[in-house]
Amino acid sequence: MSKSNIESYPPMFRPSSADPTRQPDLNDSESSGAGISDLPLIDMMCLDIEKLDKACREWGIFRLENHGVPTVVLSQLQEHAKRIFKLSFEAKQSLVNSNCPIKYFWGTPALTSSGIALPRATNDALNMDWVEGLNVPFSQLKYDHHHHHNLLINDFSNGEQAKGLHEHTDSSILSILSEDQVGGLRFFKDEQWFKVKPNPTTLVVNLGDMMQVISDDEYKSVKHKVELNKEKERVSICYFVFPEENTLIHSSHFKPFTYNDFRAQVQLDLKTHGSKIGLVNFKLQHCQDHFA
Ligand SMILES: O=C(O)CCC(=O)C(=O)O
Ligand SMILES: [Fe+2]
Repeated sequence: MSKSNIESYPPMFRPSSADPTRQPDLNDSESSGAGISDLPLIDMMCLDIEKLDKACREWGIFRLENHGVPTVVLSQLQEHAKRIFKLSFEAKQSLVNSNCPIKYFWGTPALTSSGIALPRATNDALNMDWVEGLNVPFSQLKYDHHHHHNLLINDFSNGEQAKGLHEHTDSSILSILSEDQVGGLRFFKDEQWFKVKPNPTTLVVNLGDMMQVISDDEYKSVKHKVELNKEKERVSICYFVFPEENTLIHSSHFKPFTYNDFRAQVQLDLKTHGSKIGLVNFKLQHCQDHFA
């Protein structure tokens, strides 16, 4: 699948030229050098708590099967998302006006407290996250003010200079991902990058920073990134679960802080360093060696 109309790309992500004689490139999954590793498989219909605990301690990422979301619903979501991203850039921008809690972003999925994506400290295409998307902050939609959770619908452009999503950890408690067949998700374990094999019928769960804090560093907020396929556009749909914004989070390894404090610090990191520093900002002095 590829977006045929150049107007659908945000200006920064527009392919330089559409050369019909160009030979297909090796895609990133062949050229990146990352090994393939099957994720721990967790069966929701027949939950093995020990296996789940081990996956959270040693991997910070696992695959869910028998999760109860019909495959047809997942593929319809993907199709709807693809149809929206094919619209022109201007049409996508005007889809969501300033009163609408759903936001269209491109360049970085990091969010402000009102759910608007933040610009990075750079306007340099090479340092951009090459992703555009829609952010649906459920907590700001009328029917649910109690939980803090977001749906992010990401579209990764294909194209010769296409980059992807920089390595990062999620700020969430956990994140649940549905992806199409294209692939590109990588995670870091035992000092190496590994590829996640795409499987549109299962969901990938990764633990975020807040899970690492509330588990006193027992569970891992896994480092991950997205490498792009130069031939095929990719859509992923991520559901993020966050703590309540003003509740104080206690841990024996971190200073007490609220999720609002954490998010404000991430925004400052992005502005001043161009990338998130994250948990190390909150670590108590005597526990700093966890980050060594
Ligand atoms: O698209 C993916 O596979 C992951 C996206 C992601 O890491 C994010 O939105 O935080
Ligand atoms: Fe992520």
